[in-house]
Amino acid sequence: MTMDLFDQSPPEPRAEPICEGAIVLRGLARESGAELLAQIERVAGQAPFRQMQTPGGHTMSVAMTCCGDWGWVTDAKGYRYQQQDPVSGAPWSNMPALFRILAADAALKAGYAEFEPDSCLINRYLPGARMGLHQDRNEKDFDQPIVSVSLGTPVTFQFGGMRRSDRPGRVPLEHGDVVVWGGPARLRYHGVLTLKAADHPLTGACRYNLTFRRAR
Ligand SMILES: O=C(O)CCC(=O)C(=O)O
Ligand SMILES: [Fe+2]
Repeated sequence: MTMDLFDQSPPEPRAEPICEGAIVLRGLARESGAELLAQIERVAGQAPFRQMQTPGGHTMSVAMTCCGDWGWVTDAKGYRYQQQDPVSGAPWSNMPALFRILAADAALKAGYAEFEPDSCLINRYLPGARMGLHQDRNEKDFDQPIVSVSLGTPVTFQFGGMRRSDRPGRVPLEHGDVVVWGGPARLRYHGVLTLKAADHPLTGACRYNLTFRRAR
């Protein structure tokens, strides 16, 4: 009999189903956290984080930037994807290979093969920031899943039903956790509760979230 006492390979991340079509892959991005954060800094060097306006005229508490072919933006004219940063007029920077590989790997582990995101929205939350319940529905093809990577301080993710009024479940998310939803869960309402003050060795008081999508 052989024992695995000396096996140094990292354990498989725990997979926790939320509902049919949605799953949390605990710690899947933990090992690459520092490199992901370095890439976020590079992207933000070209397209700085900004707090955008909702169509209703409110300033979002979350600051955002994007990379990939298509960036998600919002202003008085509405929510949409576009190929240029509205602040600079320049194209968004390329999606780092590490981002693409992580997103495809997470999707595959969740049962969605051949996910090739063309958009990465990078959300930055400071204490007090939140994201209300919403559906991700500005994409062309709802057969493509969403991959959502949490970095930095912990937060409570809300995952609800097909109607805004459906009472959402609460999923605590930590640095390196990845949530994937698609199929029957693709249009479920979701959001995050107000970020609490905390200190993370890699991000200080910040939480970052990478949302990978196939926009077109
Ligand atoms: O920050 C999160 O975990 C969720 C972000 C989100 O739902 C979005 O960007 O559409
Ligand atoms: Fe979302």
